[in-house]
Amino acid sequence: MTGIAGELAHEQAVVDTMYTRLDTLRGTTAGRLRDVRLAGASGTHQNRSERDAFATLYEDRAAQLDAVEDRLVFGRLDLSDGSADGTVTRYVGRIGLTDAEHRSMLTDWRAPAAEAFYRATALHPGDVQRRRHLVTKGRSVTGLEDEVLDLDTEIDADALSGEGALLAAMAQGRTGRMSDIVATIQAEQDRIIRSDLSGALVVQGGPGTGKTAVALHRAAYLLYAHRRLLERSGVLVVGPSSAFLRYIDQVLPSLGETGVVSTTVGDLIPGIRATAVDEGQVARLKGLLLWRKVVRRAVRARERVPEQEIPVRVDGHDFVIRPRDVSDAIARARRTHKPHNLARGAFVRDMLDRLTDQYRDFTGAPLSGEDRSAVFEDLRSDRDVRVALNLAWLPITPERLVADLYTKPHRLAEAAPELTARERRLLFREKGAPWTESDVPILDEAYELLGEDDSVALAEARNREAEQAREVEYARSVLSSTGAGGGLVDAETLASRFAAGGPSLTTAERAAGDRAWTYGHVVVDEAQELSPMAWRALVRRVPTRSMTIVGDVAQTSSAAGARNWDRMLTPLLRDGWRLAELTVSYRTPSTVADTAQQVARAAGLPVSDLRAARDVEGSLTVVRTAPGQDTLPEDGAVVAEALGLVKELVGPDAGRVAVVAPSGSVPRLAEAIGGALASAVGAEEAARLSAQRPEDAQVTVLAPRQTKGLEFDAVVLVEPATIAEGPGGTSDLYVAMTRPTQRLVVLHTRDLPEGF
Ligand SMILES: Nc1ncnc2c1ncn2[C@@H]1O[C@H](COP(=O)(O)OP(=O)(O)OP(=O)(O)O)[C@@H](O)[C@H]1O
Repeated sequence: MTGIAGELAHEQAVVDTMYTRLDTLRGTTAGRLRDVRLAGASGTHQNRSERDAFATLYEDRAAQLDAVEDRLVFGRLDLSDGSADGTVTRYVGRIGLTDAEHRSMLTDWRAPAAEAFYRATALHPGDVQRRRHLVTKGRSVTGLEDEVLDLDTEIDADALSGEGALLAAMAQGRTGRMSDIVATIQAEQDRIIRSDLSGALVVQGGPGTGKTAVALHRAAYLLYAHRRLLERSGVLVVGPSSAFLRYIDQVLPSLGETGVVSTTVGDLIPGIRATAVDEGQVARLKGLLLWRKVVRRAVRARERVPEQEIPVRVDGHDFVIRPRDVSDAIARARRTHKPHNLARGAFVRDMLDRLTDQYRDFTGAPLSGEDRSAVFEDLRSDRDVRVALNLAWLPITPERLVADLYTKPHRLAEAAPELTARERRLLFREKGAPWTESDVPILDEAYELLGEDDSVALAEARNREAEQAREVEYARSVLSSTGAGGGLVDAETLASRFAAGGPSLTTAERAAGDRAWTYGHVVVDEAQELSPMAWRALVRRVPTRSMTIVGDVAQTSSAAGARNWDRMLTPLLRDGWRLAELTVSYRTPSTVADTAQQVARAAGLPVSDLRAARDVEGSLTVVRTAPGQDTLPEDGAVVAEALGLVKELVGPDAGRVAVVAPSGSVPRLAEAIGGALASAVGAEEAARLSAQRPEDAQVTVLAPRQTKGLEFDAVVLVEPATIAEGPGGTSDLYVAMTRPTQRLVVLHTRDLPEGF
């Protein structure tokens, strides 16, 4: 066999050995897991927790080995090894593999040795003579794409690497789940992915430039490059909605990483569910950093000096709670710098001491230690004393503190004099109203300042710490005696899985359940939407300020969000952040991307430079139709357009079509399309499509805001002028226009916004 067939056969043989090795490793891991499980729940407590820990370890490993099945090997580098004509070959894949003799077979894409696969260019080839992309389907090699880098060829500095593989990836039908881009990462993306762990890295880029993809690959890279550090502290990914988190939730597992916590700002506090949304002014007001002061004042308002003396009678003796004493005791308790609920203990003790002194003064004789304690206890258990001290220093939950600000106008007026009466009225709401996403950072602030008044939990935590120190020692000895670990887990992590009594929780599980957890790295997507208060809540969770922040200030739709990174981040991070930009769109055909940019620029949005990697013939259609309800295009025309695209692009495994319309018309259009589906694609296919979960649906109708971060093969955009007048303005229109990978069909009855 010669030529391409010979090359394919050769690569197939190589790929076969990699899969054989993968299968062997899977078999070994499954065997170990079986053995551990067979050992059962008997034995000493220590035996049981040790088995638990190893079971989790092998489960993680098994999940990792399962996740890398698809496109295990995707690249090959031929490198000059320095000798006269010598070349070494290195294969690049999803994970690193070594053979039974520990010789490297496959290089993990994140290893320094794989960097050249993404970075080498004709201009800067380094040692690379040839870069080869292997196209695989299942376990078969179906194609090869070579780039020869050491020839004196004409150099195009803008060239895309592995263009064929890249274009094929871009042309694929969408499934509703984001896939990884590990085989076709481009040089500008790779530089961001491998950028230093320290400090905050802000990635600004237009729609479709791969910001989300890059942020997730960077998380996987950092977990690989700094495993010891990040495995214990964990990585948090923050996204704009749970639909978005679901859209991206397969990417990290497919890169072999399962232990990352993902959340929205609304879900940051375990136990609090934010089910409502604030719009416009209210969202903007609740996002202001002013709430730092407001919450602090609201807490201070619960530390109150009475205006007059309060007489109390305990056991037949008269005591007086004096304003002077309360004021002194408050000042001393504040000096402990503990949160309000925790400093309360100091306040109460101080006051009870003062009252006990009053008893001593009545009797005119010194008290023995025993007598003093008895009086102290009598005072402590007296109801009137407790009520009086509570009035002076009220223990209060964060939820109650914040709810009082919204439901009791005098509380807000007292805590937020900076707000106008009108602004305060906007914030008013009825008792029992649900929490909104913009309440969560305010609640988080309240949690910080109030603390949790749980002395029992504190004592337990102290015990656990002592126990844990003993277990770390033990885990170290286990690791060295079994040779387990292999970079997957370290002694502290293993020890924490031994945690006495509890189930064997992973770092991610423990972190997700702990409001005060501090992470080693935080990734923030669609970061332009976050308010200053939301930033404050996030920064609190990463004391090292090691963050990856990705977003596009031209796509901001929240009234509390950012139009300028500097203005948003400098107050929080000072000069601890750096900016990187992405400039090539891998989603939207250039005709569509260019039009979207013109529209955004005409409206004065801060649009980044954007060059689309490819164009698609016939990608933009603009049709003026007869007006129907609310001067929007007739429903019938929208349905017909959408169903035409469904027939053409939606298949059993892939292909997605979205109608994006002004929010008021969404339910109506969804019903109309649902009703007409069977006539277009047959009853069986219509039933299959209708049964899909809304987040994954291949045919869907959405308001512009709901499409943020998502993508579809085709989008039918209904009445751009009305969308641009909606709450998110032209930003929402810009987002909606840049969702399709193949086709944008614009239906309108009114004049189009400027720039079309
Ligand atoms: N190097 C690449 N190879 C293949 N596909 C890529 C590459 N980079 C990005 N993509 C694809 O381009 C699409 C857009 O990527 P992504 O969603 O990360 O962009 P984004 O910048 O976050 O967009 P938006 O701002 O609109 O949310 C995705 O389908 C992604 O898989």
